[in-house]
Amino acid sequence: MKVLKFGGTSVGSVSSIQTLLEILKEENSNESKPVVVLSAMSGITNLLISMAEGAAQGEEFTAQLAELEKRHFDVVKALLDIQNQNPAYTRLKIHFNQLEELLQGVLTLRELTAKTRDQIVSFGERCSTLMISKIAAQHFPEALFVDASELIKTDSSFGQAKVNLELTDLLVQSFCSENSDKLLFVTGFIAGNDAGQITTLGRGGSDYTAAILGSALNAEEIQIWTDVNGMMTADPRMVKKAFPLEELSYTEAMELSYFGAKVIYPPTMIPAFLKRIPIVIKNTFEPAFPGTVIRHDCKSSSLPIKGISSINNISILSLEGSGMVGRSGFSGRLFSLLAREQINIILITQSSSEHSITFAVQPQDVQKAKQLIEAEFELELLANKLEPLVVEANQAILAIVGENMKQTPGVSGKLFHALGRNGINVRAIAQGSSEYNISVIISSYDLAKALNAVHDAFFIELTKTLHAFCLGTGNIGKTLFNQLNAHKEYLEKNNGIQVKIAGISNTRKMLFNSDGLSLDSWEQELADSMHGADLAGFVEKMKEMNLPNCVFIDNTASPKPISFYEDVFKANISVVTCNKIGNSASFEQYKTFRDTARKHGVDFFYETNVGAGLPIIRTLKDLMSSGDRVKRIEAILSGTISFIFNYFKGDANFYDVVKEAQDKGYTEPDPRDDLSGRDFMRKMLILARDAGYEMEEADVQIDNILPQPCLEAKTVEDFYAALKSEDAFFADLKKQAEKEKKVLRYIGKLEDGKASITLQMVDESHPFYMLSGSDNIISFTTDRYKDRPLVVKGPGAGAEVTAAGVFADLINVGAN
Ligand SMILES: NC(=O)c1ccc[n+]([C@@H]2O[C@H](COP(=O)([O-])OP(=O)(O)OC[C@H]3O[C@@H](n4cnc5c(N)ncnc54)[C@H](O)[C@@H]3O)[C@@H](O)[C@H]2O)c1
Ligand SMILES: N[C@@H](CCO)C(=O)O
Ligand code: NA
Repeated sequence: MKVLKFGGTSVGSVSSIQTLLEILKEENSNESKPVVVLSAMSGITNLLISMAEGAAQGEEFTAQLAELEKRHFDVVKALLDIQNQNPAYTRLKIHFNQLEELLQGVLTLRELTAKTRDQIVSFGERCSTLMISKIAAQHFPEALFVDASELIKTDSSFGQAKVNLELTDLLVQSFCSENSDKLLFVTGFIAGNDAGQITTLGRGGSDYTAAILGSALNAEEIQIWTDVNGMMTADPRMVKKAFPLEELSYTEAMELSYFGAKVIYPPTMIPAFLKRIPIVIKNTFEPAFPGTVIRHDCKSSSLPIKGISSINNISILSLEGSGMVGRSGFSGRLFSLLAREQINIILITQSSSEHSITFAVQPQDVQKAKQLIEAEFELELLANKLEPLVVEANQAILAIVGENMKQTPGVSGKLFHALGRNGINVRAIAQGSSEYNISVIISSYDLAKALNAVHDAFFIELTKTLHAFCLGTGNIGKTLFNQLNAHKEYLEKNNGIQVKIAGISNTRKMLFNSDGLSLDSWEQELADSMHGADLAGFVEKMKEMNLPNCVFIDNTASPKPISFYEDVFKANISVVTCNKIGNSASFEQYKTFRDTARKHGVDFFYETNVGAGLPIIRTLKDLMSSGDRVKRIEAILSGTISFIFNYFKGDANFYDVVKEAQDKGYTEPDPRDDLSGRDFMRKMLILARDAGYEMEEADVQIDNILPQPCLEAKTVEDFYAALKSEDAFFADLKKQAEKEKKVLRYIGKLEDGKASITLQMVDESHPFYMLSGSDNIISFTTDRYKDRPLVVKGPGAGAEVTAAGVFADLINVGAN
């Protein structure tokens, strides 16, 4: 047989009671009759307590009592046939009258004893169970109402009575065998002492009733019907991706419930655990969902953890000093002192030097604990053998739970990597020696971020979420959003990565959304945003949002964001950028970026700084980190100038070709940056630095390809005008090259720590002769690639290839 327990929400409304009846139709048969345990209707227990406590303060309770009556009578009216209604009203009314008398007594005496309180709250279960047994009798004539105070016997600790299990087992067994043909509806939560007075079972009471009955009757299963789909992998209010677990061992269920996951109160599991009776958690509001089974023999699972539990807002107390070193009995004194005063210790850690003990308690216990400790250890404190007690509020515990971690190395590594990478400081650590759980204490402020980061790290079959904050919505920024939009399904399916754009800014507006901005309508939403652009405010808000797996993307051509990079790294946020200004400013800054990123365990990716999406930075990094040495680099790295020389042929005039390069999106926002050689210089400088040379801008020798008036132009407009009027200059260059059957090439070179960019005319024997479009080419001659260089070639400018490079960098951040 089975025990079916229905919680408050499952008996709380007409429709949930109808579902309950449907469930019973499935479970009830002549061969096997379940025992049904019921809670009070949702909200009724609290209402009873508030009436009782109010009455003790002299407050009237008539209105609340009327509300309580109405909740029950409404159900009777809706679910009982008309001829059965009156007898039910009468039986319920008798209860309400008794309740009123009791409350009246409390009001008169202005006194609420624990005994009276238990009696008052018992009306919740007694009324709901009586009412539902009457409703059920219309479908199951063998339905019988059972008052558990006759069967479950306890001592007289009202409010939290201790069950006499031997006697209870006997009473339950004999009652049930006498009534084996009946469908029993038993009041949850309540019990009775030997004087026949009502007691209650404390927290999680109705679950406990179900476990006691299940154990006494050797039930094949205990079903707990509630309003969620089972035990979840994490608190779903904080982790949107949390999902219900199929199966758990008792130990795992207890560990998970200990900190949070309040689906079931752990001690209620003990009777079921001792008899190895499976507990199934089911959802009354989705009865077809399989729910969670808690059982002895779980199927083997490949997951190292089952879930993450957490408890927010606790305080930690630390005691430190030489007074406790090697002193047996010190912690005994400390903890028995706290236990005597009923202060619950949530977690304890002790340093191996025995120099300090840290433990966690509920905030309401802090003052009392502090006073007790200061009194108990007064002498040690006076003698400076103990430092004054340190109290830290606003802390949280996060614990990963699972029996598999016992056999799996790397579980704690994964936990701490996820926390560390997200900049979450771990204040203290505890691992049960059973290896079923690893608990960490962190700041409450970081709890949601930590839960999500750790959930992403362990449940890898789900997608990992990256939160991107993007500066710049121009050529590259816009193209990146289009690519992300077009590719999002593939990315989730094949890379397990979901990118949420949590913030966008251009020079006019900014916009934020921790759930991710729409990639279809971001442009309109940004234009409509109330927030004017403010770079410092953008970075501040990004930090404040404190989201896990965060990436800052700089798709501007502005020097302004650069000054924030260091700050961003310090907030444990990775940076991806196509903006070259940061890496090509002072060497000191170049170095600071790398040191800071490394120190904070985050990434700094800038593949598109050189050759757009072509794998140049990555290739150089691989060469360097595998111990190769760069002897020489020769390269064409201006996509714009490459395009110009590839099309500046025959009748073409220079001005038109430059305009076309700009129209095609190859140039910098200001094309003078390309034509002046400045953009190329930046790339050479970045390459030289990545190749290990401590170089500054002035160390790169540049051949100027522009005549003086073009260089002096004050605006882009003037610049184009100057290009037009200098047409003869460029036509001459072209003519000369064509006469010699050569092509113009703007070539960068790094050799022996010297960097230069020169304008050359090369013939067809030169490896850089054959290029087209915006092609870049780079050849690395190294210790290992010395006879023939390593060459990378392809389109080196343009929005699509650049955005694709930024995209790839972003995904690489996600992969770490
Ligand atoms: N075009 C290419 O082929 C290519 C290749 C590699 C790298 N890049 C780099 O890409 C970057 C962007 O180029 P683009 O063509 O998209 O430029 P763009 O002018 O089209 O867009 C720049 C964007 O940055 C925004 N912006 C500028 N300053 C800002 C600030 N302080 N705060 C917030 N937003 C700001 C602007 O509002 C604009 O939305 C440049 O650094 C460029 O060097 C371009
Ligand atoms: N303006 C740049 C874009 C690529 O960095 C170029 O022409 O090469
Ligand atoms: Na590149």
